[in-house]
Amino acid sequence: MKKSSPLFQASIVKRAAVDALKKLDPRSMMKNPVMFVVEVGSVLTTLLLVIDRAGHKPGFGFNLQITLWLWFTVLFANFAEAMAEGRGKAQADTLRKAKSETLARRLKKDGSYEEVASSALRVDDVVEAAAGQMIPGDGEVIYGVASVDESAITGESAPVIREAGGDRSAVTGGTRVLSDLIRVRITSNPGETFLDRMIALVEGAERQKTPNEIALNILLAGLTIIFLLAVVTLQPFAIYSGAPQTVFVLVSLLVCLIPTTIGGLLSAIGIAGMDRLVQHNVLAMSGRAVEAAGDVNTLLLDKTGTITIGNREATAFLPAPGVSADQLADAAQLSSLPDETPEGRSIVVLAKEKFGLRGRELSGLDAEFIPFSATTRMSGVNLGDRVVRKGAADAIERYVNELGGSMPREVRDAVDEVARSGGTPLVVAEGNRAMGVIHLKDIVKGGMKERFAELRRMGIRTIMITGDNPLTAAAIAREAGVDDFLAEAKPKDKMDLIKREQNEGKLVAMTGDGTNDAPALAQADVGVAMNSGTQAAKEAGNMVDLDSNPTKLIEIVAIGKQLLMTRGALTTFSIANDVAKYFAIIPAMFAGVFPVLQLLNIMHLATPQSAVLSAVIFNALVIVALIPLALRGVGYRALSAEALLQRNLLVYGLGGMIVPFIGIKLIDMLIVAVHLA
Ligand SMILES: Nc1ncnc2c1ncn2[C@@H]1O[C@H](COP(=O)(O)OP(=O)(O)OP(=O)(O)O)[C@@H](O)[C@H]1O
Ligand SMILES: [K+]
Ligand SMILES: [Mg+2]
Repeated sequence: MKKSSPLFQASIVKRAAVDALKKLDPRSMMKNPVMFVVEVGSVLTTLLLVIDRAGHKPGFGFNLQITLWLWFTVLFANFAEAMAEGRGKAQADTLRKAKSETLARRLKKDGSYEEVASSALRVDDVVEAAAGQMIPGDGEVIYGVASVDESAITGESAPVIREAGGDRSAVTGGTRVLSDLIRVRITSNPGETFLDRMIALVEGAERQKTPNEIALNILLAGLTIIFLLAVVTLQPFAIYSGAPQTVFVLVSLLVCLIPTTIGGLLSAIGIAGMDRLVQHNVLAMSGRAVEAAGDVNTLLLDKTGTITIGNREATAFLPAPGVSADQLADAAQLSSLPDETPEGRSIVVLAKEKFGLRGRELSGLDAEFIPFSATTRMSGVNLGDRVVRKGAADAIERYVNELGGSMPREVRDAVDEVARSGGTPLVVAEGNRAMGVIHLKDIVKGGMKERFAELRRMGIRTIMITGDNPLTAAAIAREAGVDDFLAEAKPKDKMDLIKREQNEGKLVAMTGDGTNDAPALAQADVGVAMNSGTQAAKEAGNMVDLDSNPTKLIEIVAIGKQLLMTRGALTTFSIANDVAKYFAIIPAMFAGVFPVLQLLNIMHLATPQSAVLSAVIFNALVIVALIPLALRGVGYRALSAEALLQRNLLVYGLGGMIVPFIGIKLIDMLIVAVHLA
């Protein structure tokens, strides 16, 4: 996806202009009550114009101009929405190209492979993809490691690693294997793939109004009804006072008073917010999530892979008293042979490099593999009379105790030493005997401290949650600069923490990639799954980060805040700038009969007609003038919500009052200069 492109690209503008006309269809206009009223007004004045023309009534020139500008008002609003949609449509076109049909090598029951079309693949099929080949569908790597080019989806040309077993197992159809060979279990049927969903999302086909938008729409519709009643009841009064008004003037007054500025831009603001996320390679499944991001109080992050690089590698074996380094390495390696996690593989590698232990083939033997789970926090094998486990220190200690053994003090000391250095200690046990400790080393990613400081300035508290022990957690938390941490957390603990925060009325965001993160991602108000993560995580969250960058949440929060601020600012501006139009139109309507109203005519507009026309023109042009602001969003700074609100009220409230006086006066002068009215 392109990172940034000019706001008004010629091709997008052209398409938007056509779409603006298509959107005149009353069925689609009806979704926007304010602009629908303007359209009805335009139709009404158009009909009257035709009738008046036939009857050779006077004032045709003025009425024609009013009618045209009313139509422009509707078209400008439609254009704003179409512009906001335009970028997404262009992106959808690009994505469709990545969706081309490819051949897949599908595993048959007898263990051989057959070539089938990618569209024939179904959930749970297993396919093989080698270097140079396209991955034919979405899935999870079940065997192998490969570097993959995902640029078709992310626009990022740097290859990424996808591997079986760990939290980087998800692959997307339409991306290309660059090296090695992987086997992939397909996880989505044709038509329901990530690419399909992404196309629907960027096109806006799935966009639904958020509860906030619906509430604002109701408010705007309410205001519209009030002004409609006010204008309708004005006429009897006007007739009574001897100054009956034409329908053209009455419709002009109505359109100027109802909140057309925000009514015309509201939907564009929402779409543009989603689009800004896409520009940052984040797909939001709902607009509601984007809004929630703007108000987040608490951010939960996973330690491994999120705050740290996540490539935990075994760097040392620390044997228990009476155990030789060789014996420990042998047990550690045996327990890790079938363990496809990065941790497991690195243990096998270390045993081989340091102790020359060659990997043994377990497949022919009667070996039972106990895979790692985030709940047990251990893994291992049962091979004949050898029962080997490795895992988190507290988990192994409990396990050994249950079998009647105990954890030597020296092993506990080694665990603490590894943990205090920020490493992850894994304890190895054979039978009920603790054999020693494996030191897994992980590195805190660069720039983390600064990112967390920025979140703090935004008023967001960061909490690191990890399955690791408290000492490791504390060391990493200190190094990374998070506000708080929760250690030895099982998947349910993550979810409980989120619920606790939510019960205090806080909005919680969480980023994660593992299957063990899925429940918490689903519970969070904003759940950002890493694209590289497991399928379960991606389905549970309400956003996916294509770059798999956990600190992306800073941008997501900024975009959410910007969306809320833009909507608030333009609503304020819209209502404030309608006020000024009273001062243009009311004196123009009644100054003849109530000279005292001349006092209101502080703009000294040339004639009653030019006053009405200037107000209508200004009302239409202000929509166009604000399209860039609606699409780009108001300037964002990491300030507290209160400071931002005050600043916005001042700028957009006061600005909204003053700008129309100047604008209408200028238009009036121009109209007089070119003798339009
Ligand atoms: N392959 C493995 N075999 C045995 N034990 C493991 C394995 N991988 C991790 N562990 C142990 O289980 C603990 C919990 O792992 P889990 O993946 O739940 O959390 P984590 O990766 O440490 O932290 P985070 O939640 O931040 O990713 C780890 O800290 C480690 O002690
Ligand atoms: K208006
Ligand atoms: Mg993990």
